[in-house]
Amino acid sequence: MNCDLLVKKAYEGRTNAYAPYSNFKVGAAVLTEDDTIYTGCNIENASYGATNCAERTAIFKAISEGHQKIKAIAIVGVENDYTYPCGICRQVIVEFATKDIKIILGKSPTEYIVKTMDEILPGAFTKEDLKK
Ligand SMILES: O=c1ccn([C@H]2C[C@H](O)[C@@H](CO)O2)c(=O)[nH]1
Ligand SMILES: [Zn+2]
Repeated sequence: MNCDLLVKKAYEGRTNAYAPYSNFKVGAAVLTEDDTIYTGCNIENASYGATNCAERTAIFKAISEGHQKIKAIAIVGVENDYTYPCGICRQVIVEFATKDIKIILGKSPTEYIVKTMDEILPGAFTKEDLKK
């Protein structure tokens, strides 16, 4: 898996961020199981609660194009530090994640760290819990 490429794609997504209220621009890129990449950006709204995060924009693009398994997601936000996904996005990521998904947090186009799903959402509630 090419983490560098996915981080670069996340930065590309970030260029389209619509964040006039927070001025906090975020980009994301997901890699589907069949190696297709979808990018996303945050999309804010005058009615603040209608805002969509970059991660969910990218994931929903993948899902709506028929790709339901994601093996990596790169996220880039604030400059020179890591931006972690919010709680809602962590829940959406786990819904469509492969078991060994890589959560890649970039702080520059060449610097990133890689986290596991269990590290960012321990004890996740998933579809398996609904079978109990
Ligand atoms: O991981 C994150 C964190 C925040 N945001 C967006 C939502 C909102 O537009 C702005 C400030 O919270 O950043 C994301 O897109 N992803
Ligand atoms: Zn979010």
